[in-house]
Amino acid sequence: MPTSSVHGALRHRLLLLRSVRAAGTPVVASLAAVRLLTAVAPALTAAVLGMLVGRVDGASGGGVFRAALLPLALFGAVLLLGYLAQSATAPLEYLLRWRVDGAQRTRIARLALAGPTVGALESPEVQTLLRGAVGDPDHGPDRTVGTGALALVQQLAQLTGAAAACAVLARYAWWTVPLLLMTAAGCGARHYLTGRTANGTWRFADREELHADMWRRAVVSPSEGKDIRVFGLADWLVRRLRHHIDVANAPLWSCTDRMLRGEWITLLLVCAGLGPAYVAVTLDAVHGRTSVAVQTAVLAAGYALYQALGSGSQLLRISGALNAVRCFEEVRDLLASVPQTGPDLPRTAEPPLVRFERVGFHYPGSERTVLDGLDLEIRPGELLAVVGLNGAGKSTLIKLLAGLYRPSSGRITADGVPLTAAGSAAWRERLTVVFQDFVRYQLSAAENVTLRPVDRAALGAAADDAGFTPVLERLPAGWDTPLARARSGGVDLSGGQWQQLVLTRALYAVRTGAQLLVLDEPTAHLDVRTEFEVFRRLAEHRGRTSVVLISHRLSTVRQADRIVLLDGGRITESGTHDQLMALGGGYAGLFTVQAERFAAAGAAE
Ligand SMILES: Nc1ncnc2c1ncn2[C@@H]1O[C@H](COP(=O)(O)OP(=O)(O)OP(=O)(O)O)[C@@H](O)[C@H]1O
Repeated sequence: MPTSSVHGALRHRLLLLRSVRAAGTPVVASLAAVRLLTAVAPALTAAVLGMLVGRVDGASGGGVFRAALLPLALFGAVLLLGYLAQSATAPLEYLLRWRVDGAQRTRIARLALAGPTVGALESPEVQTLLRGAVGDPDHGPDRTVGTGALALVQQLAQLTGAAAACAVLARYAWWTVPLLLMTAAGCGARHYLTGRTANGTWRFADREELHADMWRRAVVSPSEGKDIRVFGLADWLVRRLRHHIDVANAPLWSCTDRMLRGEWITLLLVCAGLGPAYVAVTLDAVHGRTSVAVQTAVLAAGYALYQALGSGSQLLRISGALNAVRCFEEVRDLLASVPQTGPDLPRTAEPPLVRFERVGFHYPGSERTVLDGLDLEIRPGELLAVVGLNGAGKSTLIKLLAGLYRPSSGRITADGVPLTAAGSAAWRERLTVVFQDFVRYQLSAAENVTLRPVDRAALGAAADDAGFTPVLERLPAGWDTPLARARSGGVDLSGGQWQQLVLTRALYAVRTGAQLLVLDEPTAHLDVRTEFEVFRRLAEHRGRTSVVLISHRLSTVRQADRIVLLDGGRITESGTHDQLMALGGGYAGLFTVQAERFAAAGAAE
């Protein structure tokens, strides 16, 4: 192994060891103590039994009871302590694993959310590493940091137990120690290696299980359930599900089969180690060269040593957790290369003047140029509409404006300050965006609007502005109604009602200080009357707030102060509706097609 990877492996072990601190000293110390007690219990039992047999052997008549009293009391104490230790082990282990895993998840969440942009998160490599860092697969062996930290503590206790067993064996004959150590460690190594092979097989099975999982969820989901029933997919789906499960299970079965067939090696190692030691101590006892007490102690200690070292399961868990530690380090390095925020953007009373200056952009990992030398101005207080065909790059433009991606070339400035140099938190306080694919949180209606502590007055006013109040009045618990059928007392909103709620979210942000409102297809689900009403209210309540509106409904767009057409990655037309119609270019063509369609539909009715 090269020096750097040895260094890396050692560092990961050290990091895993340090992760134990998250469980807190009382939990770690108590668990170490109970685990230690459990580990040395067999050796202690062996010693006490040896003492009992030795004392009883040499005594006669009433002396037997007196001779047995102390070892029996000690035996009782060992049993009691062992019982207490066993009862305390499971809750302490759970607590340790839960706390260490919780700390790791918090670290991952902070890491994933630290960067101002989302580009890096879209990389498949980053997603794989993030999953690896959590180490908590839906299927297969647990590889979390908490499991590894727990295994470390358990291993430490087992090694202490093994040392105690070695001490018992060494008192009888020194050669039994290396013999049993080597063969027990051999068993442990074998189990570790076969376990690693099984883990690799699980990884393959994971992929198939992911497919199976997708179908498993689909069969019980009401949304996919609609398609399955309407298109008669039930039989096909069950066959597919069965296929993925069979494909996932086949290598697991053959791996288990191979493992079981190879168990004769373990048996051989056990016989090779315990056989000579047990035969020797029994012969010595028979010929009076050693006492029955020593014989009993050696038999029990030998068995205890195999128990401590022979399974290899702790090593396996530690190696799984080290993988999670390694993934975390790698993803941290990858995400660290994303440029961080700079000094704050000076806040002004007026909405900012935003300029796209020869902005070029392609998505990370994609060769396709989406924006190509785009120039655009968003003037303070104007209602600017951006139109273009599907895939023209309108949503991409919004994501760049929100600072979620950096331009590949050119720059975007707000009041002359490049967004890349500005603090993204400060910039986002001045801006609010309704994305086309907005998130429907399984939270209350109020939390869905504010996503932070609630200003009730602004909340009510924003709901009025967005026309959401009539929907709100029908919710069983008003603002506190959970917006998810799966939650108790929860309800599902229709697509249009969700859109009204998200508009309320945007208008709430405007009321609490946002100066630039960006709406990406905000009314696609609204009926024509509601849409008209929403825009009337928006025009009425936006005050000096600048609005950027993306919409395919050109009847809505025509109300804008200025309309720009995005085509081929650039702004190709700019002006009012009347100016663009007079120009007779791309916008006029789109508008005419839509107007004719509406006219035809109207005539048909
Ligand atoms: N995360 C992404 N990674 C790679 N390519 C993307 C990503 N998001 C969008 N694209 C691509 O960028 C191009 C522009 O997409 P964008 O969503 O900006 O178009 P749009 O004008 O908003 O389209 P629509 O009117 O259909 O919503 C498309 O070719 C799309 O496939």
